[in-house]
Amino acid sequence: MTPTPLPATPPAPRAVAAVIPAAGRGVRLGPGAPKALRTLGGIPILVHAVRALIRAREVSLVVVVAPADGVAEVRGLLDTHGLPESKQIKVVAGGDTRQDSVRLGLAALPDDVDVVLVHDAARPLVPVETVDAVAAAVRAGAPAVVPALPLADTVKEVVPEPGGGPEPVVGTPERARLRAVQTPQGFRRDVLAEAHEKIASNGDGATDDAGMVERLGVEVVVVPGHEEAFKITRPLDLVLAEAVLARRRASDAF
Ligand SMILES: Nc1ccn([C@@H]2O[C@H](COP(=O)(O)OP(=O)(O)OP(=O)(O)O)[C@@H](O)[C@H]2O)c(=O)n1
Ligand SMILES: C[C@](O)(CO)[C@H](O)COP(=O)(O)O
Repeated sequence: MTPTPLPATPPAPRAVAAVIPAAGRGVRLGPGAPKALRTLGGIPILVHAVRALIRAREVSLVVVVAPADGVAEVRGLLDTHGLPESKQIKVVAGGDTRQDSVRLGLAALPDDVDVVLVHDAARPLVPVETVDAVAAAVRAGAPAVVPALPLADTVKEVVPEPGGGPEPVVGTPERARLRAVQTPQGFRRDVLAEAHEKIASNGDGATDDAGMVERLGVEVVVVPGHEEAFKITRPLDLVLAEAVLARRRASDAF
């Protein structure tokens, strides 16, 4: 008699974690508390960002990277804002640059995590659909995924003039081929860890995580971003964020 084949062992479930760098000062926003701790609609920007990521069904753990002198304050803040207990939230100390902070967040991930979403605390209004789309693209096999939008402005490449004088234009890249990149950026954990080990440790910075992965020679793909995933960088961004949040709250009230 032919033996009945045993069922194939199902693949181990892969955990998806989010790392939220929130250790920046927010110098471009002007004087005040660290940017992530300032409020938007009466709630700290960081709390909005954490809520946005834990709303994604697949995200089981969020690592918040807090200002090094503000870990206890951030832990307290998150504890008082009634976040769901079904999702684990860790708080670790950040570093001097965004890159350092992301690396410190990665170091806090448990072994079973193999998909990582890195999301700026400074993008508190990212819709859950954008988070889900990035996670789904990584799960579908892409090693690195970034949400991005086409540009409305024409872009010039210049020779920077730090003194503020006129800057000679050296080129006009074809706008249709350019994208403005947002977060969360999603990665296979091993790919992101290698990028941080090999690229960042050489002092070869990049302004986003995907930039480091590109330098490894690994393909990065773009999925549609969202207008409301903009980064709060300057005071006017905060005005826009307040308006977007007020509109959301008004429509939720109906
Ligand atoms: N040492 C740093 C610097 C930045 N960030 C985080 O990286 C994200 C994107 O950075 P950005 O918007 O540039 O924030 P800041 O560095 O705070 O802004 P600024 O350059 O105006 O000081 C933010 O969520 C910020 O908290 C971080 O975790 N650690
Ligand atoms: C990661 C990022 O938000 C993608 O647009 C951006 O590069 C962060 O840049 P910043 O220099 O920290 O503002």
